[in-house]
Amino acid sequence: MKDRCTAIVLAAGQGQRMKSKVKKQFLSIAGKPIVYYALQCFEKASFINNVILVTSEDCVDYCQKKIVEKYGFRKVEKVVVGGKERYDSVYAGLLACGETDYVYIHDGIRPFITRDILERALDGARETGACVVGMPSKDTVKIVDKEQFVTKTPKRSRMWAVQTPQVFRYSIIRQAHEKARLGRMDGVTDDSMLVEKYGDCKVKMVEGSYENLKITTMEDLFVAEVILRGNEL
Ligand SMILES: Nc1ccn([C@@H]2O[C@H](COP(=O)(O)OP(=O)(O)OP(=O)(O)O)[C@@H](O)[C@H]2O)c(=O)n1
Ligand SMILES: C[C@](O)(CO)[C@H](O)COP(=O)(O)O
Repeated sequence: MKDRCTAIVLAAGQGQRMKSKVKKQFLSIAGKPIVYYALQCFEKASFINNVILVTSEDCVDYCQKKIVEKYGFRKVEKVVVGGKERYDSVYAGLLACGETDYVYIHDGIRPFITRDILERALDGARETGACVVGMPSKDTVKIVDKEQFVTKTPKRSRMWAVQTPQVFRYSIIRQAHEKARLGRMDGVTDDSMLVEKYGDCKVKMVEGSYENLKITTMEDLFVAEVILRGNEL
């Protein structure tokens, strides 16, 4: 039987670093809200069965009417309320998944995912149970102490900058979140970290793309416009 795959698309953040009036996930690039692009990629991928869109309480109606209905996203099964931190929103998404085999966890503010990336990530998760996408670091990376003095320069060839989607066997990521939630969660910035700590499987790294940027500040928005125009040429 074919595996069931669910995508959790996160759009419950406040976007404080963007400093815009509209929450960044709903700002437009090339006339469409940022979150549209990720949803569209999951919608078009035949191996994705359903999508859970996670947003803040004040944006549920907006997401339902102005995104899901307006653009006809038939795979978006539920729009659910997220939480204060990213990991709370992921957990809300996990609870809403229903029966599924694999779950993609994706930042709704990373619009440039492709079918290839989704496939590579699923293949990786099938191999071990957990897979993240990322790219080798182009910069040399330094570890610094609290006073900002350099303490170490790790070998660059082993440094990868991690992106989303991150794909997991559902039982593995659900259990990792549940175990982590019994303790302190500060400093948890992605889901793989929880599997690294609480899961009993290896996490596979596969290539995402250098275009798969996370729109965090205003400069990223300008870059995103340029990438999108380039892709349309
Ligand atoms: N409580 C939260 C926090 C973040 N996110 C989502 O997680 C992704 C990555 O988060 P980030 O870029 O940090 O977004 P924000 O938290 O919105 O940004 P900021 O930290 O600048 O406020 C985004 O899709 C964001 O909407 C979420 O669903 N719930
Ligand atoms: C999950 C993530 O996108 C991987 O790069 C990133 O860690 C999210 O970080 P943020 O602190 O929520 O911006």
